[in-house]
Amino acid sequence: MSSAPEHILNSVASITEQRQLQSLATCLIETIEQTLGVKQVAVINVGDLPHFPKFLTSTDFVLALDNPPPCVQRCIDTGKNAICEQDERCKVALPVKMNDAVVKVLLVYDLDLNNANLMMLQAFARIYENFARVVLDSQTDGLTGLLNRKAYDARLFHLFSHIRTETRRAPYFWMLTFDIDFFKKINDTLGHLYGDEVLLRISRAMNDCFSDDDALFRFGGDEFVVLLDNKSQHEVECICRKLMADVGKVHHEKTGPVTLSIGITSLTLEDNPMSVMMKADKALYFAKDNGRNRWAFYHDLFHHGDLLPTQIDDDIELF
Ligand SMILES: Nc1nc2c(ncn2[C@@H]2O[C@H](COP(=O)(O)OP(=O)(O)OP(=O)(O)O)[C@@H](O)[C@H]2O)c(=O)[nH]1
Repeated sequence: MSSAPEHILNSVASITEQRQLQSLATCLIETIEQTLGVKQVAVINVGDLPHFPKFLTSTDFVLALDNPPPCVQRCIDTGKNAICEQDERCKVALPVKMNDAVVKVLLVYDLDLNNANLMMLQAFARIYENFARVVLDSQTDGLTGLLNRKAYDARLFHLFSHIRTETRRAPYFWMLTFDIDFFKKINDTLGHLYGDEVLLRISRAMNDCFSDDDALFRFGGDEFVVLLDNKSQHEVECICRKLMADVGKVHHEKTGPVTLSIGITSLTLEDNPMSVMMKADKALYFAKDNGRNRWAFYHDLFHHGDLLPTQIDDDIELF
């Protein structure tokens, strides 16, 4: 533990080096541990905050989220620091806000309750709050609030860097890529503002259909990508059916219901970021060429002889 000014400055610098929300929260926890000499730190999401890790703690710190200390709820209710005192050591909960709402609580156990420590903690919480907003803005699409292409590149790069261990746990088992059918006609007939509204409604349907563990991207234009957490093919089909039904509720008499074409591929150990996208795209084009308003699984098409194998040179520099 050290509170020397140069150590504190280095800690702040390391927080601002982070470009991912997950590593940013991890860095905040490590900084607090090292600077204040505590071992039990948690960053807890309040409500359904998309894109942020739901819950992160110090290594070996087990916190029962269904029974948090009372200071957490007090902090959420008041939007201010809340302290549970135990002798001269304490638990303290600090709010992290966005647009004036508490979106996270920083919880620190066993802190020496003195002004300097509290001020330091508060400063770290503010630095995290400010920088999380910058990272979030850089990763999300302004219209839909989904993750953007830049975040997709980073997520896929990270995923394939850890593919051997990750695939065993199958955190992202499927990639779905989908595209609105005849979106140009919607724009041309009803105007770009209506087109934007359609994109927004699709992003809402996506948020309803997919789980918090899935990563939802607007890839660009009217194309969306989802990295889907471990699911069976049947479950993926059920999700696609629901998504298409929800999107179909966006209906205009001049253009009819909005429909999607969806290409789906599973992620395997043999894949790389380019091959997986090409497989999903091939399945998407197949769905487009065969009537639209449908989904297609790459491996089904391949096994039925509808598609030739996708060959990608592993040496290609991708991102
Ligand atoms: N309203 C709106 N339109 C956009 C945006 N980005 C791209 N587009 C439009 O999306 C349309 C994309 O059309 P395409 O996907 O090429 O073709 P399509 O009409 O959807 O036909 P298929 O994909 O073959 O079914 C173009 O008209 C673009 O101008 C956006 O942010 N807002």
